[in-house]
Amino acid sequence: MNQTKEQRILNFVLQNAVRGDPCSVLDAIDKYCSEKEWAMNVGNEKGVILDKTVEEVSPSVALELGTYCGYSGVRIARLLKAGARLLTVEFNPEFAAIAKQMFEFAGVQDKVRLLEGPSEEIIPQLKKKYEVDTLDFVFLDHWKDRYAPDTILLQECNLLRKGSVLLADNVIIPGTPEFLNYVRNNSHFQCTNYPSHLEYMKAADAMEKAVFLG
Ligand SMILES: C[C@H](C[C@H]1O[C@@H](n2cnc3c(N)ncnc32)[C@H](O)[C@@H]1O)NC(=O)c1cc(-c2ccc(F)cc2)cc(O)c1O
Ligand SMILES: [Mg+2]
Repeated sequence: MNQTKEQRILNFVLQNAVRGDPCSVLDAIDKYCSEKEWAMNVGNEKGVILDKTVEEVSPSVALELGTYCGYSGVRIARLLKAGARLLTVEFNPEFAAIAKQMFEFAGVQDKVRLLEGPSEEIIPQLKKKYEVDTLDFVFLDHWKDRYAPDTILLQECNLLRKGSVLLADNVIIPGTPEFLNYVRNNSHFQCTNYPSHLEYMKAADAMEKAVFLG
């Protein structure tokens, strides 16, 4: 049975990166996806914006929506302080299986917990089932029309606190107009836009940071 693109990406990492070295895993994925097959990882240019935001927030509890192959999960986990954890949500079982292996190879598996299922089901379970009090950082990178409803759901579930930071990928391409309208016209959020480019391409993209003001 021929391999999927995601399996080819994982195999390239297993053969070209260094076990236990998250940066070599990121470099291998970026090399494969810029030279061989495009894939929807946040990539190295927007990845630096993600890094800076994670370092600024220094989260104890971080949530990622849309794990895919685990690239941004590795990117976030490698920067987490001792004892901090990343919960990452993915509803496609094939992608979840790839991401789990990616986390293990990178050596970040003790900091990352992959929750399989749709975000709309997982978010309401975070407090009771996953022992979350509030979230310090949320990276939104899942279906683009889920960003707004899930931001509302996070508030309804009392998962945001004064200062919680949301960072959204793809606010230009594929685009998240409903989310941008929601957070930019909401007095409970302080927004900042970070222009960049679509991963591995010249097309313009951007990330949006939305700080919850309580
Ligand atoms: C949505 C995907 C990322 C992953 O999210 C999981 N997912 C979804 N909805 C849910 C949920 N509700 N709960 C849990 N997981 C969930 C899925 O299975 C994918 O693995 N990301 C994208 O589609 C994406 C697309 C592009 C892109 C840009 C230009 C083009 F010409 C074509 C594509 C760029 C990007 O940077 C992306 O991030
Ligand atoms: Mg994305």
